[in-house]
Amino acid sequence: MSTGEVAAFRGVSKSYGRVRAVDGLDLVLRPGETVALLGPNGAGKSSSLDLLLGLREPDHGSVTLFGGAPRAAIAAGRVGAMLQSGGLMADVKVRELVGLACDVHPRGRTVAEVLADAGVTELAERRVDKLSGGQEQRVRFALAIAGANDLIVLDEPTTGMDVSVRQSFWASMRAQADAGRTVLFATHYLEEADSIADRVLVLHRGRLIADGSSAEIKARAGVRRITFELHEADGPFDEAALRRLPGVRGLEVTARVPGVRTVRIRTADADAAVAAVYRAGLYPRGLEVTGLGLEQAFLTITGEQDAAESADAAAAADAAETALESAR
Ligand SMILES: Nc1ncnc2c1ncn2[C@@H]1O[C@H](COP(=O)(O)OP(=O)(O)OP(=O)(O)O)[C@@H](O)[C@H]1O
Repeated sequence: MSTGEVAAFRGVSKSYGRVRAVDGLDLVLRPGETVALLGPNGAGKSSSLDLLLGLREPDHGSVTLFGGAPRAAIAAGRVGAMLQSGGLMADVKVRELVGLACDVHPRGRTVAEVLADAGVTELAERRVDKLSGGQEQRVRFALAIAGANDLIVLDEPTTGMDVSVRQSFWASMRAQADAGRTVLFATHYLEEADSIADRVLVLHRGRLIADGSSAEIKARAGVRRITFELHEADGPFDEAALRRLPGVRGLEVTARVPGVRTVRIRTADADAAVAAVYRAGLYPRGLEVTGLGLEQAFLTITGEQDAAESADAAAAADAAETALESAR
């Protein structure tokens, strides 16, 4: 890897008719990284992976793999992929299908090794068209690791897997990453990104809106939760006063036990909010301040982006209206 880059997108855009699926994407993947690609439906994840694999050409910008054209890297057997689409060959056994993939791969591995690494040894004599959805996914993974690839690309690999299969799948995948391979996977399961990836990318309407470790993305969302109880015995309860505390983005009050209210506050400034709770003369019991999970951080970041874009759209509409007014 003379360039120190596994993959690079430089100013990449891709549209389908009027839909801009990828919009000015700049991104470099480095050797050995395990990278999760997140984004709401239609954010451009699959399109970006297709561009990376040379299955589609960008309208603008360039995509390189190992410093050259994606197709050249694939022909050289440096990339293994597991995509959402495409059926598996029918009327063959798992061992035969995996064997074929190992044979045609320029850097093919042994069938036994691949079956074991993908955790499908016990399925080897089963017919491919008789597998469950989750088993089929594992066979697809076996095909993706049939050669000694430098990069593995997985598009929503755990769709259809139950929880235990999913866990053993990620253990297999982790072993590939530990062997020094770069792994890029798109997922809708944020807990997978949180626990497996060392870098998380968030795409939104074809644009990269966050890029960092899961901890960095959670910190960037900057929102924390304060939880405490207020007991009637300690004084009167004033919900409106709680809502007025500085930095409060959300307030939820539950009263499951008579005389006790559980208060959950979402805030961008936990220190100020906690100080204000005490200053307001309240007596919070069992107060806890916790960070939000990646899922909430993701929702916060994409929600903020939506709000910013609709504010931009509103500003543009206002400007257009003003221009129209002055032209009259
Ligand atoms: N072949 C195509 N023709 C027309 N529009 C397409 C095509 N493929 C994707 N799109 C559109 O491009 C946008 C991005 O789609 P893409 O499949 O890349 O998103 P995604 O993030 O992978 O979504 P999902 O999470 O739903 O799989 C969407 O608006 C989608 O409808």
